[in-house]
Amino acid sequence: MKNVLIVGAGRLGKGFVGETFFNAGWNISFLDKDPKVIKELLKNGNYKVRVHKTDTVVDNVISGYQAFTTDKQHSVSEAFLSSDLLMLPLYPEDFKEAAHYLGELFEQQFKQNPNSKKTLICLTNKNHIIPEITAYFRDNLTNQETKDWFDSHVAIRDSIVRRSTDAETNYSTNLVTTAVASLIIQEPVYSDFSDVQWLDVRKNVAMLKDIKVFTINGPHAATAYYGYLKGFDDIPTAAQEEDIAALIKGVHDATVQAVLKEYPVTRDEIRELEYLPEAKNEMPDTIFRVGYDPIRKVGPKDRFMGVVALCEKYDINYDAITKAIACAFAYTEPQDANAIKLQDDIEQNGLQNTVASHIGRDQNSEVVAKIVDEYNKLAQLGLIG
Ligand SMILES: NC(=O)c1ccc[n+]([C@@H]2O[C@H](COP(=O)([O-])OP(=O)(O)OC[C@H]3O[C@@H](n4cnc5c(N)ncnc54)[C@H](O)[C@@H]3O)[C@@H](O)[C@H]2O)c1
Ligand SMILES: O=P(O)(O)OC[C@@H](O)[C@@H](O)[C@H](O)[C@H](O)CO
Repeated sequence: MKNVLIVGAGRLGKGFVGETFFNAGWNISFLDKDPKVIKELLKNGNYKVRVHKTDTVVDNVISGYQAFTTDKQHSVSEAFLSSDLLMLPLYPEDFKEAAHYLGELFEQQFKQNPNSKKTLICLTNKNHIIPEITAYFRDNLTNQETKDWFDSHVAIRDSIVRRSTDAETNYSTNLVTTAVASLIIQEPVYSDFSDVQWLDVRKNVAMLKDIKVFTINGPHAATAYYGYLKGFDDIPTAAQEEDIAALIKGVHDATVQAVLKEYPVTRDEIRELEYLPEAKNEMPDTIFRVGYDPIRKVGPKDRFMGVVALCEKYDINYDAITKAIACAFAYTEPQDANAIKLQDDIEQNGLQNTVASHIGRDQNSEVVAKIVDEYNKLAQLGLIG
């Protein structure tokens, strides 16, 4: 049997990655830094995933896995050494710590089995971070010989996640997921996972990922932030409301125009990145998960500002995107640490300064003025409390 180690056993780790490898009959090991995640996984020895496919909804029970915390004694060691594939569904800011923890295990692998190879697949929505992630791993290797071995025996690859997976918390053992499109993985890889459904190795993943994050995640985040201000809790319900639907369309249309100008692709070619096939009984994804971490989402090259830069370059109207960004600056979800941090920044430094510093533009730039203006309009409508 083949072995996979899943680093990050939260929503995506359990609901997508674990479920998918379980269906293919692989040996699964989970590693998570949150002891609650591991305790819950081991409590009954199984967890449940409701899978929304295009034509049916299936309830699956996943069992027979191992699960480890990132403990000092590295209990995961044997599972790590026997897995030639590591899947890493982590937030971008978590890779440094994960690389630090795994460094010692790569040293062991080099000493015990220098001919073995490994593929690490990173599952995030942040693009162009593989060189940074690779550097985190190399920095944790003690000498040049191990680094040389690492360079020729370990492939760290990016991927494009085209599914939503939710649960009440990262440690929940009841998850929902949409299985309608594959995970697109950057080639080449050292591991053979051709027997696993939903994994698709391709060229040009950096370009395809920009297109997917801009066209899907931008409108998605706009739904979350405007939906929150209008009092909704879940994405499918918010997306039906007239004003929110108009904003989604505005963000999407500007984004598609910008993408078609910037990249050597046709409208037909981007369709699989721009829309996901509809799942049966659309899953009730939460505004909390989709809006999570507004600081990352309003950042200079992310789903909003990455597109604004292209709109400026090609003289495309981006008013809808500035309205979506204004909603992000008005997002006050108390359970989201970076939403609270944004509110503290606004209180201490004023709106204009805060917007400028987080989107990475000059205080007096046109885009900052537009966002401030949209924010004030939302306030006048009584949407900012
Ligand atoms: N859930 C989705 O639908 C979805 C879709 C597309 C992309 N993503 C991306 O997938 C990544 C994970 O999202 P999620 O929804 O599963 O988040 P999550 O919070 O549910 O799970 C992340 C897990 O990683 C663990 N973790 C953090 N640092 C770790 C470390 N150093 N070592 C081991 N474990 C560590 C956390 O404890 C947590 O359990 C994010 O980058 C997200 O943007 C998620
Ligand atoms: O994961 P994030 O925080 O970057 O973005 C939230 C959602 O937009 C995202 O997870 C989507 O559901 C997913 O990318 C769909 O394919």
